[in-house]
Amino acid sequence: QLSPNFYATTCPNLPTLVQNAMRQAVTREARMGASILRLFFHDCFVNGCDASILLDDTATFTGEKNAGPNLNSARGFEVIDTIKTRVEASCNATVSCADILALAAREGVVLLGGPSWIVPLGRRDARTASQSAANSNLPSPSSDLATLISMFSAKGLNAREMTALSGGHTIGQARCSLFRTRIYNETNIDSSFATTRKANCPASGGDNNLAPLDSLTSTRFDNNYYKDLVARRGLLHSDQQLFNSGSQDAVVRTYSINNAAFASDFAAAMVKMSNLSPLTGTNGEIRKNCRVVN
Ligand code: HEM
Repeated sequence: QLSPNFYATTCPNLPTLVQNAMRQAVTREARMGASILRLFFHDCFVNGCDASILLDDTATFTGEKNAGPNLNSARGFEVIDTIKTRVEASCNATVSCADILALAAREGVVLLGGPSWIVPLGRRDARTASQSAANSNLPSPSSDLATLISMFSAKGLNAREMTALSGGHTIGQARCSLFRTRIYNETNIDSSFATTRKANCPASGGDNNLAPLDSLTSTRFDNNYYKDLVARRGLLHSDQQLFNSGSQDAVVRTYSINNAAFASDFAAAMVKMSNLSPLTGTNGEIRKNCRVVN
């Protein structure tokens, strides 16, 4: 059972330490708020929010960093290292990497203008990780709506919560290789948007070229992502699946005209996601270094 006050006496300045470090990181590079939010999502969906994504591979340990959805894609690990170093200096061997990531994800969203929420704390860090679970539990940009709904439902999140959490794509970037099929081969796409994206994502080559997931305000946590979907300007196939004459069209429309509804649903769904099977009590450990088990 997690509690927002878990470190109130053992590490009272924890929220401030995380906030200051995230402010520095996001000031240096706004995208970092997005990258840390995604790290948290990819942590929670793979055997719970247990910092398993932070473990480095070694000769004898295979973790999640090289799983398909993370390889050459997940980023922001150095920021978590920086926060962990400062937290250890202030409250030695007390705060888990999983909790640091949960707090950092919220700060990233808040710093980019998004909603805040109360982060339940008390997670402990895994001693294991699962590359195969990372490959099978994380949705792919080629997923269709039914797959997205069922993958979130497997984590106890309903279709509306899936649609709200997908609003995480109001910030950040994606690589050409992951949206090429969408802009070249799909018909449910605004043609001028496709033309614009093709300029920096050729039919072959340029696989790592980046484009914003939100066409107008990719460093602003707002509801423009949903306006894009209504205009058939979703960047990923999976994004446009949320508005393609299916069950989520009405929710997308609502969020596209009501930023407050999106902000409050997103915050509530983040709290729910952040409660996914945490290690508590004497399970797991408080890692000294987020990249290695003690
Ligand atoms: C619904 C299913 C989802 C799919 C299929 C999906 C897929 C993707 C893909 C393919 C990328 C680009 C990766 C790359 O170019 O290397 C991405 C980026 C991103 N995703 Fe998702 N995602 C989903 C849900 C979410 C959720 C629930 C969140 C957070 C609440 C999230 C947050 C982000 C962020 C912030 C980025 C940009 C990261 C950066 O710029 O570093 N995504 N996602």
